[in-house]
Amino acid sequence: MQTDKPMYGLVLSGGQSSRMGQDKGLLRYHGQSQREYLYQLLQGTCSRVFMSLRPGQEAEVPPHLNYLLDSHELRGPLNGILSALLQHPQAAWLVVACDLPLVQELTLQKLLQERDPQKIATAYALTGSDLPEPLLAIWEPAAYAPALAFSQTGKTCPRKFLLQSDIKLIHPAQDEELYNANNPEDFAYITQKLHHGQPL
Ligand SMILES: Nc1nc2c(ncn2[C@@H]2O[C@H](COP(=O)(O)OP(=O)(O)OP(=O)(O)O)[C@@H](O)[C@H]2O)c(=O)[nH]1
Repeated sequence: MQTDKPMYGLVLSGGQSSRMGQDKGLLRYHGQSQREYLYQLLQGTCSRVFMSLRPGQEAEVPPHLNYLLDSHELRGPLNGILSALLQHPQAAWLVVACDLPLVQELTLQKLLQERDPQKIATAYALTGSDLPEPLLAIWEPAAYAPALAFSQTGKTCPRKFLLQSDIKLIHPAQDEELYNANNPEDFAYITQKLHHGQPL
């Protein structure tokens, strides 16, 4: 659905990557760092794209790439999303986490095509599940105030926020695109599948 709001893209890459043991945004699944790969993917559908980083990470970003720094007093991906909504309140945000290595451009386009801008968010969920994936979702400007209020009660889980909100859920062409790579075993598994062209 078309609206007058610009669609910006956000690559969430400000996490600690403690389970992976190295920065998940810098892992290379597709011949370049995953955060740059997703940045380019989002450029196909969004008028502007930003990496979402925690303060201190910006020194490593090539100068031609945009980034936004976390500006709220909380840890976790909701900080990156709130910071984007605050810093560019006129835009809707197509958010993708850097640890989703199998996301395809068609899947991003489906999100845009099936978007309902009257809802707070349009999010993917696994087939047969009503659990939204908040980190592969469009977040509308109207999400900012209730998400901030949610965070001010001490809660940080973006899925819990979406579960209590009026959202639209859609399903990916392949559930595997929601595969979340959090640890070295996940990385090895995905890398092997990608390099051998095997179905997951
Ligand atoms: N901007 C920003 N992004 C974050 C933050 N925390 C997590 N993310 C991103 O959100 C996505 C999901 O992160 P998680 O797996 O929940 O957390 P993580 O800190 O990256 O990893 P662990 O330390 O292993 O839990 C990833 O793309 C992270 O880069 C944060 O505080 N700020």
